[in-house]
Amino acid sequence: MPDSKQRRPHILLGVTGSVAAIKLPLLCQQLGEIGDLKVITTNAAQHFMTMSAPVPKVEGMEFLNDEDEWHSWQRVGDEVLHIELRRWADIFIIAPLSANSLAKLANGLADNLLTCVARAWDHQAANMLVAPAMNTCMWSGPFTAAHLTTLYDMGMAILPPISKRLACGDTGVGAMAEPASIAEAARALLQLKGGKQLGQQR
Ligand SMILES: CC(C)(CO)[C@@H](O)C(=O)NCCC(=O)N/C=C\S
Repeated sequence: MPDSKQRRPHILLGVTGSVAAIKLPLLCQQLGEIGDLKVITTNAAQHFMTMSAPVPKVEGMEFLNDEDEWHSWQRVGDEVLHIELRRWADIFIIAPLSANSLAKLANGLADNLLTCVARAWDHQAANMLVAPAMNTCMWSGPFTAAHLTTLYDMGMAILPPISKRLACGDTGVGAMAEPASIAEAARALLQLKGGKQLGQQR
């Protein structure tokens, strides 16, 4: 008998400052079909929000940024947003993951809401997925392999970029994986993890 308390999966989506952030509307639509969505945008990502189509109003979707962290915490005893988000999420997807945020994650920086959630993440749960997106010259540079190896060794799933015409006119590997592929990977991660009844408090 399915657990009457079963709920939709809780998907936490981090968006960083790659031009691929313009794909957010489609990504939100695809992930919104799978579960409830909370979207964390970095300040750099917000720059690209203005040039993308409006994000569809999807049931159970909420947008958060660094301001929300500071507004929600005034004194000791108040909730700490990045810890609440870590508790809420069943999976954590970062798409696109920019070269800069990749470097931050690989080195444990925690200088904004998104990296604070990542820094507090329980990697034993193996429920974190990143989709890097950057210029092909950045992708083939020496830092990328070193940083990705660090994330992989921590247990993160990595959805590699694809070869496409890039924002600067180059064609090559660096374009974010298609939103449909990211949604498919999210479903797979939830299935892997979802064996246990969702809705149990961790
Ligand atoms: C921008 C988009 C979504 C168009 O299809 C695709 O090229 C992409 O994911 N690019 C990300 C990498 C990139 O372009 N970086 C910036 C300078 S090259």
